[in-house]
Amino acid sequence: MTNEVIKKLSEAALNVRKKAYCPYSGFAVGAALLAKSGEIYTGVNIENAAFTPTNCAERTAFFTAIAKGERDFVAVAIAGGKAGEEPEDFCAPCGVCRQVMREFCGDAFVIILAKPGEEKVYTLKDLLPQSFSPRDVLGEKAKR
Ligand SMILES: O=c1ccn([C@H]2C[C@H](O)[C@@H](CO)O2)c(=O)[nH]1
Ligand SMILES: [Zn+2]
Repeated sequence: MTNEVIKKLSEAALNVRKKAYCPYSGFAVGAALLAKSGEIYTGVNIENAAFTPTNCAERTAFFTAIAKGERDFVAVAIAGGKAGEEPEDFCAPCGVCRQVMREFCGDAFVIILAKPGEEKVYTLKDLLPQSFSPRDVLGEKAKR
């Protein structure tokens, strides 16, 4: 993963974050997902008055990409913090989103935590060790 790609994805996550729908938490998150095709899919968190239907930014980006026919991914950048301000801290993906990533990505998938001018880079294996994957259910015929 080049520094240029890391910066490009981070900027896309910071930028789309401004479109988050988060009236209840006031915590805005943006995600930018790079598919193996080269296409970048963005997502924001979308909250709901009933709370539980809330969708995280990461899953919004993944589900958008999947609906476009993508199945293979390289990296995701995530930026989150108080709505209306630039993020002060890094925002790590929640456990549900990590599991959704595992459905479509292997251990080497790159997860970039972004704030203005600074990034931390991890792999999915770093953030979801000893994972439960499609192979555990489908056996060898599973892609991952
Ligand atoms: O990695 C994260 C963490 C939280 N959220 C959202 C869910 C909720 O709308 C708000 C506060 O948890 O932030 C994300 O989208 N991604
Ligand atoms: Zn999540």
